[in-house]
Amino acid sequence: MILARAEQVSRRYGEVLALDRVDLTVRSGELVGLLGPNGAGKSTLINLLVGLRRPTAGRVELCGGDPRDPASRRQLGVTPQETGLPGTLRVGEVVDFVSAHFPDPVPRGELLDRFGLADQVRRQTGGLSGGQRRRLAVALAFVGRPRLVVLDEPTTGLDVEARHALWDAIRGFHADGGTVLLSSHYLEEVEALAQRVVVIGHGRVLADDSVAAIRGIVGVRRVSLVADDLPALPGVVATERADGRVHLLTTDADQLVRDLVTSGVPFRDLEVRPTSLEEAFLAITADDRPAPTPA
Ligand SMILES: Nc1ncnc2c1ncn2[C@@H]1O[C@H](COP(=O)(O)OP(=O)(O)OP(=O)(O)O)[C@@H](O)[C@H]1O
Repeated sequence: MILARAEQVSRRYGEVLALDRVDLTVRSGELVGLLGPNGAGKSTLINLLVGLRRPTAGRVELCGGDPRDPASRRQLGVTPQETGLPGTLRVGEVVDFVSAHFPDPVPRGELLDRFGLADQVRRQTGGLSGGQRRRLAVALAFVGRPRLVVLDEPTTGLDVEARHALWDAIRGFHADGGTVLLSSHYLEEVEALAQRVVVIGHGRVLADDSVAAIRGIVGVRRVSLVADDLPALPGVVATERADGRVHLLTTDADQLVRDLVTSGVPFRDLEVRPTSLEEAFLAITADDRPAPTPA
């Protein structure tokens, strides 16, 4: 069953074309990561899917209906990128207030426990740390036992421990049959959580596939070595120098090694390894850079 769908969706803000004929389908039981750099259009797409904004063109569907119809949103839990919590209310009161909107909410203690906030139940939200506030905002998306949870950059501002705790909560929800769409620019987050990755850049879907397939499509390998000066080598998509090593990203590692040897340049400690999703992502979005404006 399809829980969220965008068909040829475009969204314009004045001169800015934030989304350009985007297609996206989220099926029941999936955990989909929406990955893209700043300004790629992730939040815009999420806001259209959850009914906060209307597309300029194209069609969006949520739980089989129009996202702007409250009936379609009944089985939806959302945490937008920016959330405000009433500072004088206690954590427990905020949870109770949101719970009251749902017929069968997750019990307060269970929810707070799941999100590592059990000790904070009597604290006013205004006194929470930024990370605790973010965790509470994310927890609230799960109160009503939704079928679909949409999280816009859920772990921004969290330290490593809090991020991992949140990942566990998201994984737990998914393991129990829940469906998740989450945006992130933390590549490791998408790699750690998602089965499917939709890469967005400049308002367009650049790739939509499994994490492994995305790496495969790009097929970039990392060739790293110790060398002083290297000549320009064909097929290198990016070069970095770190920790006394040179790292070359290439789509043809075999040819690069041959070229290195025939160039006669001295090098040592050669390593060839597959790329991380991050490297694949850089390669995909690098192809998508807008052409420079003529002077
Ligand atoms: N309300 C708005 N008015 C005008 N332009 C907007 C508005 N919202 C977004 N934009 C523009 O649309 C484009 C896409 O923005 P969006 O927030 O969807 O990207 P994003 O991928 O979520 O970015 P980030 O990772 O920085 O949150 C950007 O160029 C942004 O400046």
